[in-house]
Amino acid sequence: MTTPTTPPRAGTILEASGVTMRFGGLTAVRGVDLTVNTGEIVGLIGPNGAGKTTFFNCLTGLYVPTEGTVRFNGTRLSPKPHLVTQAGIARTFQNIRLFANMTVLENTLVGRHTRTKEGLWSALLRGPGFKKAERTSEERAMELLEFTGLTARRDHLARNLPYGEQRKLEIARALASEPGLLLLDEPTAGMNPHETRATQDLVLAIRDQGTAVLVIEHDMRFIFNLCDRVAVLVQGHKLIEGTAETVQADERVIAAYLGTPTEEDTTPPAHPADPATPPPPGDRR
Ligand SMILES: Nc1ncnc2c1ncn2[C@@H]1O[C@H](COP(=O)(O)OP(=O)(O)OP(=O)(O)O)[C@@H](O)[C@H]1O
Repeated sequence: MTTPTTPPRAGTILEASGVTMRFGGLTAVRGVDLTVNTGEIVGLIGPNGAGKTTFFNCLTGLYVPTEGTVRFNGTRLSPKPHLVTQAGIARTFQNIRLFANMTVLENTLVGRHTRTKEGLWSALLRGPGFKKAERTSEERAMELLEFTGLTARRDHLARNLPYGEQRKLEIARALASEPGLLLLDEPTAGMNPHETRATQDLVLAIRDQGTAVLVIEHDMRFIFNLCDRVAVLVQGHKLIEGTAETVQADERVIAAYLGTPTEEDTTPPAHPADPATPPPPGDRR
């Protein structure tokens, strides 16, 4: 982490400015600005390949953006995942990444490591400082298992949990680092409607406990029920951002998802043969 250079705007916890990510000739994310405020749940939606996960990876230090900056509480983040977690951003992954052969409790404890100060020697010698830290971590982990409804599973191996509970465990592990902002990448993928509703309630409870949430999801009902604001990415750029009502009513969003041309799209370009003419938002060549 570098020293703060800009005081945070009142209420703004995350501020991404002009984030661009290129992979060779492909621009996956183009100059995206996005803020998340304290106490907010913000949705990030867009068709497959729109750049949503790449944008998350830029926020969490997995990728170093080609251009742009990411600030958290006014501090520019170092693009290193462990420093981003330490700063207060935690995430889950589109493809579940648990330690399959560790128990539910052990997986949750792994998430605590950025919040414990005990070093390697203390852990090896199991001194009084280590034992106290271990007790505190275990108490906090148990609270999180209670919070996510996994208490009865504490000693089960992660790989033996049903899919929906594996997703919950990912959230419990992310919360163990005590984040100010939680990034969820498709938290309801593969869930049945009952599990999806439970996840919706869990995300609201996380927000109510003081952690802001930025969530990528393809389930529109989930997004529009839950989010204070929704941003739409199409072909790497932010098409629109607003309340659920504003976004749902926007013809360009409908076109981007359904591939239906809008009036603007049907107007012939000045130079139809010009390869630089951008394709319509719904075009996923
Ligand atoms: N590491 C990488 N190297 C090269 N191209 C990449 C890389 N990661 C992503 N891409 C490309 O960037 C574009 C955006 O991908 P990304 O996974 O961010 O989209 P997405 O909106 O999350 O899609 P989905 O909803 O399907 O998960 C895609 O064209 C993808 O193939």
